[in-house]
Amino acid sequence: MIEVDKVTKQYGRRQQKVTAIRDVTITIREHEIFALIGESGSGKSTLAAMIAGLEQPSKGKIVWRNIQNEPVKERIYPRQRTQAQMVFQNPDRSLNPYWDVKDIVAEPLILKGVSPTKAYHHAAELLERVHLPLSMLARRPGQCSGGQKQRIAIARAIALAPAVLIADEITSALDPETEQDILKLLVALKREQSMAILYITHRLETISGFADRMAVMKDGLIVEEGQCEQILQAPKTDYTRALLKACSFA
Ligand SMILES: Nc1ncnc2c1ncn2[C@@H]1O[C@H](COP(=O)(O)OP(=O)(O)OP(=O)(O)O)[C@@H](O)[C@H]1O
Repeated sequence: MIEVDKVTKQYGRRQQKVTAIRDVTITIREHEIFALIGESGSGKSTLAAMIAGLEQPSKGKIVWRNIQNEPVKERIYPRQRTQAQMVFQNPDRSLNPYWDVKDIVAEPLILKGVSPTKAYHHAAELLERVHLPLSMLARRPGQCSGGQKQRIAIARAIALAPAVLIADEITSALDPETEQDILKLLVALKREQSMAILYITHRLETISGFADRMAVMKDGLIVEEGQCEQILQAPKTDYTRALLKACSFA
């Protein structure tokens, strides 16, 4: 569905040039959970931003269902901005603290031209889909727990039925039990919404039994890619072995 083809991303100019992604080629298939693993600074978020159309590759291309990634500036609603939705580690930075949950979840629908009545009705359905009580619609983010805020961010992200949900370290700040609940929710949503999920994490222990396929990144390069369980059981590179060794389950 999404083909990242020999993509390089550089930031800055001349002496200050940083190469965040080097010649990366991966494919994300329809309806799969694809985990992107790697330590801090390995380039995971940069790759995600390019897939979402928020950044453009310096070299190479990203092809969406055979349609090439278009520069964001050229359209008000570029294809990737609705087909790919992102959820980040810190929901406090993406949820407006002065808005009720119903306005937060309904906003993408209203911006797309859905009438407020229909949008609020759909917001209630979305809240049910992420297993939150309807009483939460009238709350503000500050009155919700960290796990509830991530569910609200997920509800808003799936409002426009994206083809891919990009989850960037979304469980890193949660306790292990809440983290497991969110992972179960993502598996259910993948099925119900027929969408792919790009799940970014530096914590390998979260992906066993959850992700279908995975890629391991180091210094902007993909060092290993394949079926998740296969890599976890028989990693081919020293780097992946070291990541596994550092995990609690290894
Ligand atoms: N806007 C930017 N300008 C300059 N350099 C950047 C920019 N964004 C990222 N980088 C650099 O690109 C490299 C990859 O960063 P990126 O955020 O993609 O890594 P990451 O694997 O997502 O890390 P983390 O897990 O800490 O978020 C890093 O060296 C980072 O400093």
